[in-house]
Amino acid sequence: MSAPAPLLSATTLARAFGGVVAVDAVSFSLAAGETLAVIGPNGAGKSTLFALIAGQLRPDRGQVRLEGRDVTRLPPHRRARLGLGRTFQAPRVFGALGLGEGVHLAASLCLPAARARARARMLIARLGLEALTDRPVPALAYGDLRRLDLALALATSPRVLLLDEPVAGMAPAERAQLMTLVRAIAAEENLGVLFTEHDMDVVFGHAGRVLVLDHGRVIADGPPDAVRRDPVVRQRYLGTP
Ligand SMILES: Nc1ncnc2c1ncn2[C@@H]1O[C@H](COP(=O)(O)OP(=O)(O)OP(=O)(O)O)[C@@H](O)[C@H]1O
Repeated sequence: MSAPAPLLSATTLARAFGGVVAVDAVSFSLAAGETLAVIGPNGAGKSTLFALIAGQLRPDRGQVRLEGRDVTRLPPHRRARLGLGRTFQAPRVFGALGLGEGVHLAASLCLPAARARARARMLIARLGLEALTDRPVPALAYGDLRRLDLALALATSPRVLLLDEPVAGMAPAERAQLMTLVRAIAAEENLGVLFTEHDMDVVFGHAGRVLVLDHGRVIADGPPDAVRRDPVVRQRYLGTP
């Protein structure tokens, strides 16, 4: 029997903007239960890679597969239905809606009514947002908005979770707490998690694997300790201590 397809795979993905090659022949795969951080200097291509995977951008070349299925030409909502969860930028999407209604609405996009309600209730409790269920989204404090972002990304019961700087702007203790929760939920639900982050404490403290981009190319992909010691990564990105 052949091995199961990875949850998510990118094969020689490339995308240029005019003369700038933002993502250049990037290949990687993500298995169930893995937490992979994508890091690199400003302009390395992280946001472009995420947009290619989520479907906001089409690649010039290469393929994106979800559980073996080619989704390269599918729009974002079709990828979401096939199991790709991502952050929504909650405040802009939900207007004056209450937090609870927002999570329920997101769950209803992909799940039948009874499951959507149960899923929303479970996530609100799991993320410590119960006291804020009726609070309008624009009235939420920053840290609660980041928790809501995560609840929304998880609402559709995804297989792959795509998190673009999930803890940006939070205090260090809050960052560690939220990332610990992400890992716990991912382990419980056997998800694959792909995240970008500029805070190296978060990256090396919480990723099971780290992929480093530089000028659109993968310069390292491996366990955090090996990546941290990699001389090319040190020279181009992390610097020497
Ligand atoms: N829509 C666009 N039009 C033109 N150039 C773009 C566009 N999006 C990205 N680029 C260019 O592509 C390269 C990669 O940008 P990208 O935003 O993907 O990098 P990044 O690693 O996410 O950077 P940061 O860490 O600063 O967010 C950069 O040179 C950027 O200027």
